[in-house]
Amino acid sequence: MAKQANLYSFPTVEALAPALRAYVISCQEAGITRHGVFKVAVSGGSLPKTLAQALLAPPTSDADTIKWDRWEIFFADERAVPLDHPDSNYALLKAELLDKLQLPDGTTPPVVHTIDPEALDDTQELADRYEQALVRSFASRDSVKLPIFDLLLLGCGPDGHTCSLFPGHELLRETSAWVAPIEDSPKPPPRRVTLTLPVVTHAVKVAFVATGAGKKEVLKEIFEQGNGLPCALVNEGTGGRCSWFVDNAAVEGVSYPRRPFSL
Ligand SMILES: O=C(O)[C@H](O)[C@@H](O)[C@H](O)[C@H](O)COP(=O)(O)O
Repeated sequence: MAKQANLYSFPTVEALAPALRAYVISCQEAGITRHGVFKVAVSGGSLPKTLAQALLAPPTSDADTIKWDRWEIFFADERAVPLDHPDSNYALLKAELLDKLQLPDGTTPPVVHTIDPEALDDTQELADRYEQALVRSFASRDSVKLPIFDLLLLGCGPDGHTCSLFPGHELLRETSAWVAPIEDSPKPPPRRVTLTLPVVTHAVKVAFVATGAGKKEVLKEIFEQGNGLPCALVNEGTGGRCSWFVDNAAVEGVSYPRRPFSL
């Protein structure tokens, strides 16, 4: 039987953070072994804050080191706003994490692939330019069908959306683009760009982070019925390559086997 998504539940976000850190570092090491760098995409929402809690902690050993100079950071989705706008996922990640990195002298900071602020008026152009950034980093579309991220770090919305892939939206049927525009996001702001579902499910590893009691209804639906919700489609498309890091409040009453966290 095909492997299913791993569900790791922790009493608190504080307890979740070290496990998330260990998981990210294992993905980092696998990426560096594979191609010398770590290519990761991150979402907005509450994720950057939890990520900061995990990644800004001081290393406890050599093996626990975050090799920031090897990181290439992309956005799983981004809002069509200037990079210093309060709605910008880049601005959020910068404030929560990037500005707080304490890099040893001489260490190169991570490469961060932002959307092109010159193309905000036209979301199709914005998506095309971001796709070109992926092509430059991964490979041309002629030589690879889809880019392969080492890790995607995603959130889960209360309606089951992830990235800017919303339930029932036509974007879920996209089969060719790597990055797509959306003009009618039900979660504001409406104009965004997002990685498409085939790119998401093609990643080496996908991790969701979902915390708080506000998530328990939707996690019940995702794990018990699926119902074609975007997060459930990611679970189905990635199986054992997908891991959920949640707190107990988010999965209260969800009947799906939790696994003890291990790498
Ligand atoms: O730009 C966005 O809106 C996010 O990337 C989005 O996909 C987010 O990850 C979910 O809405 C979960 O957000 P919360 O973690 O805040 O619930």
